[in-house]
Amino acid sequence: MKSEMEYLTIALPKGKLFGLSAKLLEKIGYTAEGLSDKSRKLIISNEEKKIRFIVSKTADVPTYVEYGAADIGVIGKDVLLEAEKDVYELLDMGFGKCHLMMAVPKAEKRAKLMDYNHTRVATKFPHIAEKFFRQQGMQMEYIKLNGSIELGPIVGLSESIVDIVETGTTLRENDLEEIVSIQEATARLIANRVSFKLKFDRIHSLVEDLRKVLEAEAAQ
Ligand SMILES: Nc1ncnc2c1ncn2[C@@H]1O[C@H](COP(=O)(O)OP(=O)(O)OP(=O)(O)O)[C@@H](O)[C@H]1O
Ligand SMILES: O=P(O)(O)OC[C@H]1O[C@H](OP(=O)(O)OP(=O)(O)O)[C@H](O)[C@@H]1O
Repeated sequence: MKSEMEYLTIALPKGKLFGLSAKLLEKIGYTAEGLSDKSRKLIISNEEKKIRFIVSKTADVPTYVEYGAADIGVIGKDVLLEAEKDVYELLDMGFGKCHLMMAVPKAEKRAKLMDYNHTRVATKFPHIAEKFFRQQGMQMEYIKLNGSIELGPIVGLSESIVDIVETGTTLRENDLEEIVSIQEATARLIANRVSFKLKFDRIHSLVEDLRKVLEAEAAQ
């Protein structure tokens, strides 16, 4: 389905960011009956307001937006950077705060970052990791995992991980220690480049309305 001119199509990620995204959008009147990450309906429309929601796998949101299947979308900065898609980033939505970092087993911690040069790093974010280590003058072997990244060093698959930390519980419970922070992340509103021009008024007022809500919440 191509995004039609009269509709604004919004891609929302399933998972951790879904509820907060839907809640924030609802505050500016962007909602639709039946919008839920539990629903198996993948496109939910609000015919009156000419809004369509696509509920997709987190990592696919930048793809839908880049190709214009969605005009705008919500995605974590971490996934956005990793995806390297040609989209506009319009707004830091503030929620979904976490950071990407490198962690290693506490018991085998080496003295300096450089001591990990030419070792294996398990990660869901090989592009971000590669860019970071290159900036440090390091060459690493990247092992792509899709979840439970912390298992990597525990089972001898890698010497380190590059992954997201929010509370630090997963690191603690697996005897890992952060040795360097790589990137802060929050949820971002992104837009297709063509949609942003063709539907400028609508997208611009949506961004301004969201900005006002976020500012009012921050002032409380
Ligand atoms: N503790 C956390 N763990 C993971 N992501 C977090 C955390 N806190 C905030 N986030 C943000 O939430 C986004 C979505 O996380 P989520 O775990 O739902 O996605 P995912 O694991 O990529 O999806 P899937 O489960 O479909 O593979 C992340 O990209 C990140 O920006
Ligand atoms: O610092 P914490 O609060 O413990 O959160 C960090 C953990 O949460 C994420 O995993 P997720 O829950 O997305 O599961 P996954 O391992 O299957 O990706 C991330 O990959 C860490 O493992």
